[in-house]
Amino acid sequence: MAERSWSFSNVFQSMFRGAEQITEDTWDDLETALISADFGPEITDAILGELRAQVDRHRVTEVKELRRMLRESIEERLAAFDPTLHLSERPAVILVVGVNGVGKTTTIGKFARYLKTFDKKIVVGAADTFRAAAVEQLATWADRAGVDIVRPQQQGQDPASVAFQTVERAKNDDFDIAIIDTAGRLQTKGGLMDELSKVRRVVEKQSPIAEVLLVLDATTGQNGLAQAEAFIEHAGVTGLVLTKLDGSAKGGFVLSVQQKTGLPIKLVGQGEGIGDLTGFTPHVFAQQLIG
Ligand SMILES: Nc1nc2c(ncn2[C@@H]2O[C@H](COP(=O)(O)OP(=O)(O)OP(=O)(O)O)[C@@H](O)[C@H]2O)c(=O)[nH]1
Repeated sequence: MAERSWSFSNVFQSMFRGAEQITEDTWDDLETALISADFGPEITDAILGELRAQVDRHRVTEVKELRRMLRESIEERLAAFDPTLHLSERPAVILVVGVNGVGKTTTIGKFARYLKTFDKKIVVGAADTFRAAAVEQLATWADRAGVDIVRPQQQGQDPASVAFQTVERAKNDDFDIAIIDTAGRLQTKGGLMDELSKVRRVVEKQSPIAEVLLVLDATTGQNGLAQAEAFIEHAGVTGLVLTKLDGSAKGGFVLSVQQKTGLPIKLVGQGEGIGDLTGFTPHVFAQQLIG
C-alpha cells in the first residue's frame, strides 16, 4: 500500500525499528507520535490508558501486537460515528459551507464527479456570488465533472436567490441532487451566518435540505476547527469533509475532529485532482493510518 503523508505507519516503522519487545520507551515514543499526528492530548491519553490496560491484562510483550491493538482501538473510535450520506430525497439538496480556501469548490467538483459514477443527475449552484472568480471556478469544475450549473444572473446577486433557482431547476428538470456552493468569508461572521440562514430558509421553502457539509482543511488541524466553530453552532451541519489530507502529517485530526464536534466525517479529499475524493470508511482509514 502506498505511503501517505498523513499515515502513521512510517512513524511506526522508524519508532520500532529493531525493537520487538514493548519497553517504557515504546510508550514514550507512542505518546510523542500520537501528539505529533494531532490526536490531541485527551484522545492520546485515552488511547494510551486503554492500550496499557490491555497489554497488562493479556500479558502482551510484542510491539507488533501493540500495533494491531492500536489499529483496532482507532478503528473502533472512528466507527462510533456514522459516515453515511443521506441522499434519498429527490432532489437531495446539499449545502457546502466552510471558511475561505478550505477547498469547498474543489470538493463540489470532485463530489459531483463521484456521484455521477452512481448515475445521478446533478446540478450545482454558484451561491458564492461576490467573487466572479468563484463562479468561474465552480463552472470549470462543473464542466470537468460533466454536470449542470446555475449561475447568478449578475455579480453580487443575493446568494439565497441563486440557491432558490438551483433547487427550482433541480425540481423542474428532475435532477437527483443539487449541490450549492456558498461563500466562506469570515470577516463579517454575523453577516455570513445571517446569509447562510437565509439560504437555508429559502431552500427549505421548496425542499428539505439533505446534508449540510462543513469543509475543513486538515493541514490547519485544531486551529482550523476553531475558525469553523460558527458554522457548527449556526449552520445545522450534518457532516464533515476533510480536505488536503494528502499534504498533512496530521492523520490523527480525523479522530479528534469527530470527537470534538460530535459530527461524522463523510468525505475525505486527498489531492487536487477530480478523482481525489473518497467516502470515509473507518476500517480502511485505520489500516492506512497505522499500517
Ligand atoms: N492538496 C490538496 N489541495 C486541495 C484539496 N482540496 C482543495 N485543494 C486546493 O485548495 C485550494 C482552495 O480550494 P477551493 O476549492 O478554491 O477552496 P474554497 O473553500 O472554495 O475557497 P473560497 O471560494 O475562497 O472560499 C485550491 O488550490 C485547491 O486545489 C485536497 O484535498 N488536497
